[in-house]
Amino acid sequence: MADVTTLDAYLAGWAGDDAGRQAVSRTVTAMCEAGRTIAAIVGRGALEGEMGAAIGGNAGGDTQKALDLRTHDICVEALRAAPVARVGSEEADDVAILDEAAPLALAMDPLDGSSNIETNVSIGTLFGVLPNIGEDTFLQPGSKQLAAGFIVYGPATALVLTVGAGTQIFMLDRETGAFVRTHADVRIPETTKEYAINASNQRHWDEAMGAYVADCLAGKDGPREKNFNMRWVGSLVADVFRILIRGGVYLYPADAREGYAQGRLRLVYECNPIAMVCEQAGGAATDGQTRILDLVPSKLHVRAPLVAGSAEEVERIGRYYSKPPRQASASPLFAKRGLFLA
Ligand SMILES: O=P(O)(O)OC[C@H]1O[C@](O)(COP(=O)(O)O)[C@@H](O)[C@@H]1O
Ligand SMILES: [Mg+2]
Ligand SMILES: [Mg+2]
Repeated sequence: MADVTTLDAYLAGWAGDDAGRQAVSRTVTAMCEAGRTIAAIVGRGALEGEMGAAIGGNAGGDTQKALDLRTHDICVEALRAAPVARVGSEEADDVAILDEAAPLALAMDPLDGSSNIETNVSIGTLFGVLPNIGEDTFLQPGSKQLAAGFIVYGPATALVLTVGAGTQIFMLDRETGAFVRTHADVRIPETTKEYAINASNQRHWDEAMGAYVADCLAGKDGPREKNFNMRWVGSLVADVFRILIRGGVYLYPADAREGYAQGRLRLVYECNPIAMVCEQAGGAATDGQTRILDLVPSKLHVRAPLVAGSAEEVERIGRYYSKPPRQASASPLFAKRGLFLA
């Protein structure tokens, strides 16, 4: 391997003598300390006991599993060593105040992909670093993030990170404990033939998403004139990691089910980190029409629809949403619709 840049070296080089950047670096480092601990736990699987046991409910109404709470505690403990004033977590109704005078705040989903815990499928941790501006800290749009990323606990433990200077991928070297950069300045392919969506919700989608997926399914005989592949891991971190490597779009639209009027994912600690990582890799992320990083959260746990990944595909999906639904209907008139949306 030619590139042997460790995470520490990368952050030190980026931060230099800048005190603000050094604070961000220490915060990212703390999350990676937590990630190393969590990777070891996840790597032991069922030997660790029932990590997937349901033990409560969070502010979003989701069932909390044992590992959700354990990872939350591990991350908060690690962040005590960082210049972090407040932590907003999927697994805590209220913001935790660590040191009011500290310059930064951290939004996190300590365990992403909870439904996959006991199935030995990749899961992860998402985080976004924000300036601490007091009580309204987590109501800042994602464009204010100073750094963002996620860790995937998969066959390899991988860190995806952006400090606003491109998107970098590091792998955890289990022998040395160091995160080592393996992919510098990742670029998401602009075009794709692959999408990711939970197709079991199809009957609940809005017309725009229904029409988009229908056009993909029509393959080379439809308006797209090419065959599409579909992949859905069911862990946002794993699906987006694949998209960073080979392109694609991740889709979690709003739908008609109760509680899904704004989709499933949480804006502040799921959509925003993913959006910054994707944009910094040349991709895009919207709620269908509006750039995710421009959305102003109404509260810490607010949800948002997510369309993220290959830039051209995200932009194309935006056209299904911006055209009047009748014209983007799921009628079998592929040729007509294709002319309209191509
Ligand atoms: O079960 P569904 O509806 O397919 O949703 C899966 C999505 O929900 C999530 O699990 C939500 O994250 P949490 O596991 O942190 O709640 C994503 O990782 C995943 O992409
Ligand atoms: Mg999640
Ligand atoms: Mg979670």
